[in-house]
Amino acid sequence: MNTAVVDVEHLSRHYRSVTALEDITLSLQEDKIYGLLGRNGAGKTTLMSILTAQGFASSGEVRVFGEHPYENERVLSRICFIRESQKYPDDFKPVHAFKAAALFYKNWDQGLAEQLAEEFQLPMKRRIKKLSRGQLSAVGVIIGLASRAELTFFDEPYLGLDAVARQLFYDRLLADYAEFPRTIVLSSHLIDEVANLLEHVIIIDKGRIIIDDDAENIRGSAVNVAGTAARVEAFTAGRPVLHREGVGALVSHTVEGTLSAAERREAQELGLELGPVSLQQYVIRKTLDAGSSWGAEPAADDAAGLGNGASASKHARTGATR
Ligand SMILES: Nc1ncnc2c1ncn2[C@@H]1O[C@H](COP(=O)(O)OP(=O)(O)OP(=O)(O)O)[C@@H](O)[C@H]1O
Repeated sequence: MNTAVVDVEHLSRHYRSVTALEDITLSLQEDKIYGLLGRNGAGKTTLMSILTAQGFASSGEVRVFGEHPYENERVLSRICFIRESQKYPDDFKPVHAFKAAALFYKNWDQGLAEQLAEEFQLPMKRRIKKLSRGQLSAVGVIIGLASRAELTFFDEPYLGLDAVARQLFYDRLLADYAEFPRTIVLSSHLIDEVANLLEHVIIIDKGRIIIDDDAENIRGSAVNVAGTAARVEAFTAGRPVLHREGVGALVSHTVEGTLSAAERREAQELGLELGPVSLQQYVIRKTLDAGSSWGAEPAADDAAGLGNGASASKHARTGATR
């Protein structure tokens, strides 16, 4: 039986006229990797900020390790929140940031931090404010991993990291998690890249949770049906179609739900092709607004049509406090 590390009930957060979170109820279990996914402005950072006591709820209940997190050292010392906007003192070098983390986190592994610094080719003695964007992200990623906090949040930790460095992050995260299980929440727009890491997926849309399920269940919860228009239409009639697209006489429908063996045979006899729906496609389909610019398939490394610029400016606005 799993133990809840986080329990949230009817949480809402309003900023004047903006509703950033609306009636969120969820729990995060011990020793699981969660994906917190959603479009720009969905409310992901707001939620993580409240769980880590860096932001306030307008209403609702938040418990972390069974207690209120606000100004609660017992709780906060067990949490690590890595976000892009992390601010460091002006004269800080990575070596200083790691020393500070070592003092704060009781499970800190200096050996791992040094190994990762080498692997990410991080200049340890250069001032953090002079680091490149990717190197700055590496500082956060290293602190997030080496802290081995029981509850670790990574809010889009990869900005500026190249593909090799991102893969290194995913590999080291999985390896370290296998050895030292803990609760990890990863917010990312690069959904296909992180899909294999995730055990459980929470999708937020316009401040509300629309999916909270094991990744395994989500993987099998929709199917792409492709073929000639008339046959696809006939086959998917009466089923929930999440998305339709077509090129000439050929069309493809994304249908929610699973198909029975008989339905699969029927599709085959009709000459239809059945294909899996990736987690990224699924998230896009579920959160796609009518008329939204998400209609087109996003570029591979900008998965959810994210604007890093928009995200960065938002982070600059909310600021970091730890
Ligand atoms: N300090 C603030 N004042 C006013 N509105 C805010 C503030 N912080 C966030 N918001 C708004 O709350 C909503 C949720 O923002 P949040 O940063 O949580 O989204 P997000 O899911 O993390 O987005 P992204 O993927 O772009 O990082 C957005 O509409 C945002 O504009």
